Amino acid sequence: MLELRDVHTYYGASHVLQGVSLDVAEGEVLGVLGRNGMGKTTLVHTVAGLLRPRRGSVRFGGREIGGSSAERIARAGMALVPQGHRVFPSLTVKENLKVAVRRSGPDGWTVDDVVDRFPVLGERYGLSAGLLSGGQQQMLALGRALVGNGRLVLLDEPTEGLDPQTVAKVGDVVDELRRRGTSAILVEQKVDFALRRVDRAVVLGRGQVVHTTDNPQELRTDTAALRELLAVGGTART
Ligand SMILES: Nc1ncnc2c1ncn2[C@@H]1O[C@H](COP(=O)(O)OP(=O)(O)OP(=O)(O)O)[C@@H](O)[C@H]1O
Repeated sequence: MLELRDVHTYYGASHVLQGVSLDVAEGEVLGVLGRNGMGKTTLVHTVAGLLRPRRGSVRFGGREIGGSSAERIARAGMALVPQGHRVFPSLTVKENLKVAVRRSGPDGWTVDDVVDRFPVLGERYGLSAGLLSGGQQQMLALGRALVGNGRLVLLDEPTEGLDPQTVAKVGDVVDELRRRGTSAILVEQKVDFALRRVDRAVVLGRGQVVHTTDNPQELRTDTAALRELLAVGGTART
């Protein structure tokens, strides 16, 4: 579904992704972990076409997309939930959701599914999205990606700034994506939250994959590895 080979991405002269290779199989949820500033968002933006890799290959559904525009990649079926809850502030909640709807087959996410999961969006349905709280905008950004019914959903810290109850709901959404066989990349600072629900995980350190596991449950309880790779203390953060 997604294959990265030796991907290098720069900001000007700053060499951030330094040869990343990874795969996301059909129906798989891959966790991307790593401390602040290690290149997780840069990776997601490179995959989504917001940044152009200077070297290496990004293949999505068998086609090379490294260097394609974000619009083109989105049309090919990739949905991004960007970090920092980006929504259209002057559109209403309803409009934000409706313009994002794509290809809702029998198994697809509908606006009603999103509102059922996040009732506060229903309560604020006619309100400009810019008037929502940060957490509500984050739910809306997630809802927009869901109704886009992409083949691959990129979630860049979807729980950031949310209260524990809403974090749990976001967790349910990730579980549901997995059940529906939608491929996803989950970037998370909440290590335990991520490792509980992904099929595989990679850890980024200074723009490179420094660890890969096919057994996230094992890594969850490996306190020495967590401390070394992620500077997480004895009990992993939830
Ligand atoms: N627009 C930019 N211009 C220059 N350098 C940048 C830019 N965005 C990020 N960086 C740098 O690239 C490196 C990787 O940043 P990135 O945001 O990808 O990390 P991250 O792992 O997602 O961290 P965080 O969890 O803090 O978002 C950091 O050193 C950061 O300072």
